[in-house]
Amino acid sequence: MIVKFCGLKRLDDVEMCNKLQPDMIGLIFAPSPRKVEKDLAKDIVLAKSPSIKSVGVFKDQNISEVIEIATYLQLDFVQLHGKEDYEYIKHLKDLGFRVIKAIEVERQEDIKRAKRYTEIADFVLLDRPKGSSIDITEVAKFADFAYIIAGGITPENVDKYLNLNPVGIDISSGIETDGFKDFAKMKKIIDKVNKYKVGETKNG
Ligand SMILES: O=C(O)c1ccccc1NCC(=O)[C@H](O)[C@H](O)COP(=O)(O)O
Repeated sequence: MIVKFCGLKRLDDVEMCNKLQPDMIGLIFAPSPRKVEKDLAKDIVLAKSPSIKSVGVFKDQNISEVIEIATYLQLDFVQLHGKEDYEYIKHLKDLGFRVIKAIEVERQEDIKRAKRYTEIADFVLLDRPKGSSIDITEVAKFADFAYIIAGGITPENVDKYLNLNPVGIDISSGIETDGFKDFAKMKKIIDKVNKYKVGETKNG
């Protein structure tokens, strides 16, 4: 089970992650209150434990900007949240970048569209549209392929997402208090995932 904590914007955030050891951390380069400048992002990447993978999050940006930032920061993955098509992703893959393609899903038909990206992306991430309050687990349950799930995950409801048996979970606002990453909330997620993993092993 991959755990990704997204939207880090302070060196304090990465120190908390080094203690908790999520599998991935996400840095946002798309327009967002969580957007980080390249130089701060560099400091965060340099400060992270080597075991944690770095992910740059982009949305409909010029591909040359994605390549420039990913190369400068030596990012482990780029995560694409916009209308980036097959050719865009193929170009990044041909250059050696690993890609997480995020697809906003609201209804069962969107799952079909998301599945097509499993052919080219390293991971498909099912997310709910920003501002939506749908229960994405009710849509993701129709997916018959490996996916990371995001959208509304909190320490209180994470079990519902884990029960879908995704390859990973991605959390941003649910591990924040007043707009900043919160160690106690992040720890609750890690503890619940560890418990889930123990249950998985016991049940074969
Ligand atoms: O977080 C943003 O502001 C953002 C802006 C533009 C593109 C992607 C963005 N976020 C990606 C993520 O943080 C997560 O992949 C996902 O949407 C989870 O969000 P949340 O429901 O807050 O856990």
